[in-house]
Amino acid sequence: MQTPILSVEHLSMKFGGLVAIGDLSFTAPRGEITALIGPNGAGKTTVFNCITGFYKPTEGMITMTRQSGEKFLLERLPDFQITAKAKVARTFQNIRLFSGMTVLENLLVAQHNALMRASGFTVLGLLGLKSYKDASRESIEKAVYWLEKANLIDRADDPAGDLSYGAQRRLEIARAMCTGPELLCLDEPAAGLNPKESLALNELLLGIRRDTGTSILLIEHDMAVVMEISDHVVVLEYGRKISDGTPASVRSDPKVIAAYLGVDDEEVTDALVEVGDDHILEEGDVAPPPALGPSETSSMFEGPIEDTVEEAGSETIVPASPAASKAAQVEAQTGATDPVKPKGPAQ
Ligand SMILES: Nc1ncnc2c1ncn2[C@@H]1O[C@H](COP(=O)(O)OP(=O)(O)OP(=O)(O)O)[C@@H](O)[C@H]1O
Repeated sequence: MQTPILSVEHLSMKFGGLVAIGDLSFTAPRGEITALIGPNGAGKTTVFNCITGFYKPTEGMITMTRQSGEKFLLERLPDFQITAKAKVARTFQNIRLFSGMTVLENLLVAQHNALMRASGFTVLGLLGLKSYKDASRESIEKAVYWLEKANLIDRADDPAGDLSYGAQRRLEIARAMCTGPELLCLDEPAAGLNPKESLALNELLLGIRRDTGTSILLIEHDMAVVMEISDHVVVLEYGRKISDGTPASVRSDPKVIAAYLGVDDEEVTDALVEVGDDHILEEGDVAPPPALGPSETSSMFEGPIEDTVEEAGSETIVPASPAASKAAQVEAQTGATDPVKPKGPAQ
């Protein structure tokens, strides 16, 4: 079996007394698309920030194993080396393009480091070195390749800020790909996209996996995207893993459904649609599954709201959200002993 490209072990991240991530372990298989999902505030972006060096985790180990076999402990690397050496690239929840530059220029800027290396970091190198001229030609070829893949070649000379939202998302991904990553981390790439743009995004991501073998780690709320393109899904709730497996196994996991239903009554329909199981609504209206409800009047959609304040040593841990863990409630009701036992990634 291949070594996973990314291995997160016992990761914890505290902000003062708030535990954003608590003892989280999961792996991202090489060459696959892994989705990290969970309700708002579950800690997904914090995990990304730990992987990409924006935060130094309080505890834990994040190992990136490159195709060559070289290993990098990401929590120990300065963030610029995470891209340059460990070959991890990321996009952000909010689009961060150079909106006044053209679409092509955005892709060339991403390759600035390689170009400067080829110039020997000298003006003479910029003007005369063959290595610079070769690198310059290659960077343009690479940019054109990714513009075609992202279906943006016709817009190459337009300012990036003039593109539609969906096209800007694809440009961000193309820009990240120009850095030659082995692991591409995407923070909510489908946010704000219309169905047509979502489809174009899916095609781009599936094409990246198929044509380059790049592994993708994806935070996404759009379950249509997650279910369509992911090979493996990891579900977080309050900074802890509650499910881990294939899209199909995660989608039918009662703990996941319960976690997504930790919302106000009027949002239940949206949550069910989001988790991709709107037919559960009808089942829930009729009767709760016997295994999940201690009595006929109980429902997995209801239950006492418990506090999530715990004591860790002398520190008071404050809740990340006022609601109790719905997954924990289901666990208690079903008598499960290990709510986070991985079911194993898709083969
Ligand atoms: N820099 C920070 N300082 C303090 N608290 C933080 C910081 N970053 C995140 N948090 C808290 O950590 C928890 C997890 O936040 P995070 O943004 O990782 O969740 P998320 O799952 O990505 O949410 P969303 O889906 O809404 O983007 C939240 O309670 C958040 O307020």
